[in-house]
Amino acid sequence: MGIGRYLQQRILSFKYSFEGIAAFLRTEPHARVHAVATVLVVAAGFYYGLSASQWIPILIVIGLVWVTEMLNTVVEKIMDHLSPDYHPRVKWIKDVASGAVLVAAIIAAITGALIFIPIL
Ligand SMILES: Nc1ncnc2c1ncn2[C@@H]1O[C@H](COP(=O)(O)OP(=O)(O)OP(=O)(O)O)[C@@H](O)[C@H]1O
Repeated sequence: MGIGRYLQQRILSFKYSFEGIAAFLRTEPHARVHAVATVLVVAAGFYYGLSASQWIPILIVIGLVWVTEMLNTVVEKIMDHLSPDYHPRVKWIKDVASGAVLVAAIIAAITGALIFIPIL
């Protein structure tokens, strides 16, 4: 594959990835909740003038919550597509995927509390 064609493919992959983010935001009510929470936390971060060492954990946990929520949504969609009927194995898969979001949310809440409570 020539370099031009390779770059063209990479640009196309980015385009599809952005389409995925847009589809997630457009179709999932959870995504809008995360978007509002992200805007509020980032606004609070600017308002209270967080340092770089405070921003880094905040940005990491924001990313952790977005990534787990997006992958959890993908797992739900895959299972609904492949196995629309009730099945205990589907329950296990969906519950564990949703548990991953909860783990991320708890870590994010603790991180936010450790950084913002002393400032407030
Ligand atoms: N096909 C199925 N077989 C067995 N259990 C299921 C099935 N579909 C859903 N469940 C159960 O219902 C729960 C919620 O699944 P659902 O796909 O409705 O996700 P949701 O309500 O959008 O969840 P979330 O709030 O995590 O996005 C699952 O965690 C699982 O316990």
